Amino acid sequence: MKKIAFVGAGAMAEALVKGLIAAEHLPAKGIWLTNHANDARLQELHAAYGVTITRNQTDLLKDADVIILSMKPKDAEAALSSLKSANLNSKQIVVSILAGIHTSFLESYLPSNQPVVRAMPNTSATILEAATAVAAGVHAGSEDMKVVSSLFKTVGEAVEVEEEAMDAVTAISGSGPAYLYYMMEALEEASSQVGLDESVSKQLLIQTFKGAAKMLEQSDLTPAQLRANITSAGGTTAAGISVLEEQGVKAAIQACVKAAAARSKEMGQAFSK
Ligand SMILES: NC(=O)C1=CN([C@@H]2O[C@H](COP(=O)(O)OP(=O)(O)OC[C@H]3O[C@@H](n4cnc5c(N)ncnc54)[C@H](O)[C@@H]3O)[C@@H](O)[C@H]2O)C=CC1
Ligand SMILES: O=C(O)[C@@H]1CCC=N1
Repeated sequence: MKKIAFVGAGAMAEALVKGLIAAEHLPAKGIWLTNHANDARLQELHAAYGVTITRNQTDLLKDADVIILSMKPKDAEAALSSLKSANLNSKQIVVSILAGIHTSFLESYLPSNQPVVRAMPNTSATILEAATAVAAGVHAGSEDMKVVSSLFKTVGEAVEVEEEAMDAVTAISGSGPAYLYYMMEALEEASSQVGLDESVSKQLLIQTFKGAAKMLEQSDLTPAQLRANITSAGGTTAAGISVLEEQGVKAAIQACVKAAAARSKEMGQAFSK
């Protein structure tokens, strides 16, 4: 891979750029970025990472092996309309990380036979710990999928799914870090309410999250079994969990994921042809 072009230079593009550079997937100069009328942002990314920045779409796209659409969904139509006249060749893979938007919608703006791949990474790409799912459009072959999977594997784990799973993926791992940060926020506030020093609670909480994720990864036990192992009858965990049960926290988490998946689906319907 010699050149990756990002159309949209926001938070998620930066997370991927950081990861790709840290993983030495390609030289920083081979990563090209443009965005929408924000020169200061492009300059900032150039200064921080040594990436190539441009406002010229022809330069951006010329010889790019992979083109990553990384603008907000609301800006997709304008970006796609301008790509329409770009003379892409059928070896260039167009990857979209946009929530909700289907490959069929993207394909409708691109030359016939253009390989299109939908990907849903998350912000942990910044530290090479992203969880990404990738789904093929109709013209993306197995070689294209290998190229895109290997790109996302440089910034964490990547799995290939059918496109119909993407709303669920978006709700679980795309938005997922935000739910966990929400829980961390609540635990931090609760720590101070029970009298723990902020720096001590931060250290303990980070290791508690890391340890729990590794336990799930490395043991054969389910989350429910791991939880049961901590919960002594009449003990502290039982006292805490009974409050979560009374307050319907599990149902609230399930409703949260369903709402995110429904929103992804709705966004897809808003952008359909
Ligand atoms: N933030 C996250 O955790 C995740 C976001 N995504 C998806 O990534 C996409 C980007 O999200 P963020 O980086 O958070 O947004 P952002 O708002 O930080 O960045 C979007 C960038 O796109 C640029 N832009 C808009 N229209 C453009 C155009 N026509 N041509 C070139 N650049 C254009 C804007 O100037 C801005 O710099 C969204 O579609 C979102 O669904 C996917 C996974 C996780
Ligand atoms: O909130 C969003 O729409 C994006 C998609 C996944 C994470 N952030």
